[in-house]
Amino acid sequence: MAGIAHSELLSAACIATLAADALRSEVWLTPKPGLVDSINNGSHCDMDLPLFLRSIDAITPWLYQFYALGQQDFLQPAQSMLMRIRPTGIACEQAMFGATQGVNTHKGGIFSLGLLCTAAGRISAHRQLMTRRGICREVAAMTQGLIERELQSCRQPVTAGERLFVAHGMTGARGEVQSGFLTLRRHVLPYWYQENNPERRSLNALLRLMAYNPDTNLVSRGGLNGLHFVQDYARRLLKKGWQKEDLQEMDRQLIARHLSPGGSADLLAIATVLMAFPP
Ligand SMILES: CC(C)(COP(=O)(O)OP(=O)(O)OC[C@H]1O[C@@H](n2cnc3c(N)ncnc32)[C@H](O)[C@@H]1O)[C@@H](O)C(=O)NCCC(=O)NCCS
Ligand SMILES: Nc1ncnc2c1ncn2[C@@H]1O[C@H](COP(=O)(O)OP(=O)(O)OP(=O)(O)O)[C@@H](O)[C@H]1O
Repeated sequence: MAGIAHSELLSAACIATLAADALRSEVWLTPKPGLVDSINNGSHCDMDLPLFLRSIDAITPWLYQFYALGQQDFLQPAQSMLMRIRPTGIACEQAMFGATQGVNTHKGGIFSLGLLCTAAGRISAHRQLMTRRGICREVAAMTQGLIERELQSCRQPVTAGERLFVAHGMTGARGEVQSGFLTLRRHVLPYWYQENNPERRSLNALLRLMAYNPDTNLVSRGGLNGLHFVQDYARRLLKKGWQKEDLQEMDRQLIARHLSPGGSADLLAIATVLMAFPP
């Protein structure tokens, strides 16, 4: 019994630590067009790197909680899990807002990583092998019907995501989790090892996300034109081959337009965690 408890503790530590590390690598990664990085604050006047690090410190204990909830409730139907973990998600958001004096540094990241850690907890409690496919499938199962429940039946849109669903049919972070991270599985994970250098690998993954992810952050700041500007720009760079100077220039262009691909930054952290597991 003690042995089982110890190994469970180890895997809980493993996935939650991977998730926190992925958030740290994401924010340090430089240059990231429009996003907060180690050189500048991108298109954000209320955030900087130290604020992100404080936010990650506040979020980290909750990542263990998500994993533990997944383990504890592993016999419950997958579809009931989001309702079970949401109070923890909201408490985690509050801890983040407390650490940042009300600035939204990681709302999207908490949502996606919270679900990922919960999925991992369930898989480990079922004594199944932890794979990328298995984690994505479990996240999709836990969020089945989410778009219908929270977006299609939304009468009075309040959040940016709800407004953009009504205006453009965009499903944002909810759509990505309900599809089991389809954008990642289709456009990012298969290309991960195209680059040998770990830093270029992450920057290339971010560029691929900016090229293909229907990021509601971009639309909420710059409309559909803003989204298309970033997608076309990223696709051109991927086609011609890119150097860091190209990303620095893209950063200047996005800052000039007040555009920030925050959803793609969140998905980069998810990709980093997923790639730690076998396919
Ligand atoms: C569902 C959430 C994201 C609501 O936000 P909103 O309605 O504004 O949705 P929206 O889709 O626009 O996304 C919010 C954030 O997600 C990220 N995001 C945007 N687009 C995408 C995308 N295509 N893919 C992934 N993430 C995205 C961005 O960081 C954005 O700021 C979430 O904040 C929420 O419900 N929070 C409560 C806490 C909770 O329930 N957590 C669940 C347990 S972890
Ligand atoms: N390095 C990063 N820089 C900026 N945003 C990031 C970064 N990493 C992740 N994000 C994501 O971007 C989101 C913040 O984007 P944004 O500031 O546009 O949202 P907002 O506060 O809802 O809107 P606004 O600032 O336009 O009022 C966070 O929820 C976070 O998950």
